[in-house]
Amino acid sequence: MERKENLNNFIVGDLPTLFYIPDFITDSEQAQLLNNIYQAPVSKWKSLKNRRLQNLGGVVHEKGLLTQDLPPWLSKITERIREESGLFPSAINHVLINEYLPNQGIMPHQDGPAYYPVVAILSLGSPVVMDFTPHSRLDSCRRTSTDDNGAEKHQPFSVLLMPRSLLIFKDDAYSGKLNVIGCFRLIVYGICLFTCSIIMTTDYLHGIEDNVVHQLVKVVNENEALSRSASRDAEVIRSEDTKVVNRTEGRISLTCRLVLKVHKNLFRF
Ligand SMILES: O=C(O)CCC(=O)C(=O)O
Ligand SMILES: [Fe+2]
Repeated sequence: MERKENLNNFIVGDLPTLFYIPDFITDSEQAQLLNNIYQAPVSKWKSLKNRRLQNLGGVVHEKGLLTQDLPPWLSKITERIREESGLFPSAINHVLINEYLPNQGIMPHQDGPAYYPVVAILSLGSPVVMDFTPHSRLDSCRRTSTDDNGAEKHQPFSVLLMPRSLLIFKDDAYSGKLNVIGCFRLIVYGICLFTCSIIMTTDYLHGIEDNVVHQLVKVVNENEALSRSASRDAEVIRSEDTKVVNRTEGRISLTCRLVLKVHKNLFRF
């Protein structure tokens, strides 16, 4: 991708705030990143019940980020994401590196309010399907709302995340600081939600099933994901009416975000 104006070419599905960029990095860039990630001592990994993670850029605190510089091998890629997406108002300063074994995933969730409302997820290793499910506050909407063709809106959908791809989702409705424009956008957003006519990505929870086999039934970017060179990396099994992807190895994801409130040292909190 060359410039941010092109970002709209990468919209997948029905939401105008969800972008999937195949082949964002090359095979050798992927290998270098994996090399750097696995050079970290075991103590850098934090083990959770269903995955392990490294936290880079500092500690996200309720009052902001107690910042620590990203290592140069990582800021090289985050600067590129910022430059090419044009969606971050300042440098990305926080990266979560998640490692999933083939049977591991992440519960449906929404990212916390500490972050600027744009997230870029770089995928390495095994392909996975990320599921987006409407937040429960949209349920009443979902039952009643139909688009012009009579089809139901606000349905769950999924995105196939191939290795070396970049997924970006953002929410236009909130701004980091609640200035006049921010307030105006919030009011408009409230009205829109009320009428159920505009739905943003943040009205959805995102998650990854903890299964070795992922169904492609609800995937909105099958062509974009599988027509590229990355498709050689996916073991896609087609039976009569279902398609699945087999997670044959581990997956690493880099969740790149910006925390606007930054503290250089603990005593200034
Ligand atoms: O691993 C992923 O692709 C998603 C990670 C995620 O949603 C998060 O770190 O908040
Ligand atoms: Fe998340």
